[in-house]
Amino acid sequence: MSLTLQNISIAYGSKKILSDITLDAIKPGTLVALLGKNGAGKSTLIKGLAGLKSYQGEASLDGVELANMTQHQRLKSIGYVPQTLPQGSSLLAYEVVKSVVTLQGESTFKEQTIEDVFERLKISHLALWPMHKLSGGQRQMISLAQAIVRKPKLYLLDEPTSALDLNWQMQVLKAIREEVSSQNAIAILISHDINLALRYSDQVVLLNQGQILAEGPPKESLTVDHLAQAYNVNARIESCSKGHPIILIDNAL
Ligand SMILES: Nc1ncnc2c1ncn2[C@@H]1O[C@H](COP(=O)(O)OP(=O)(O)OP(=O)(O)O)[C@@H](O)[C@H]1O
Repeated sequence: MSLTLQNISIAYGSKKILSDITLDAIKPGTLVALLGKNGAGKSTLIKGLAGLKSYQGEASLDGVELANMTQHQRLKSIGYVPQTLPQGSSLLAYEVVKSVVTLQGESTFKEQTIEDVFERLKISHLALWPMHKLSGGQRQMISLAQAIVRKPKLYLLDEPTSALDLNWQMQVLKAIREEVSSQNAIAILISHDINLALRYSDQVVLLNQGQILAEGPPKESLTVDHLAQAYNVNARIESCSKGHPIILIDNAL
């Protein structure tokens, strides 16, 4: 199983957003951090891969072109978490997570699987709460649970930690990391937190002006020069007291 992108281009009308995005086969078990400044085209790329936006070029998962997948294949293979949070409704959090499995038409699905996902994400206490009583961050956790419960081969996660506090950011990244490794899945995760990307991802794709500016292992891709080009900032990469690299931003250019 692998994900390959070959010359992916995406436009909104006549406005070209992404040009010739090519990524060599991404292997199972890989967490890819998709980075770049506001408007760089990160969400557009993910929407293209999720089947929500048409693209030119080739994007294949396990040899199957994503654009040609049926809705059923897409539901089975791809776990998309959009940037927008799930609506507050009177449905219980448990019902909201269960609904995606029902949609997928899984007849042999066990309730225990849903409970396990709530437990793994440490949100069992939210299961019987109506969605409209959950905070933004709690609803973001439910959105992630909806993706994980389906055990997709490919996770497309659009800023899944944007509404989360520091503790939950760590919990979620750890859970995604574990899911990707244990299920041999691939995750593409958009984030503006370059230190989280540095710490948790296997591979970074840094977009700039609709193209790939840098790609590869985080320590090699997130250089001071690349950060200056991509984000217009003066960055420093230091070693923390535990010996891990940490990126510090001194000022905006
Ligand atoms: N529906 C749309 N119609 C026209 N242009 C759009 C549409 N959605 C996005 N764009 C444009 O596409 C470009 C890329 O947007 P996109 O949302 O992919 O960026 P992003 O890298 O995800 O940004 P952010 O970090 O702010 O979420 C932007 O210039 C944006 O204005």
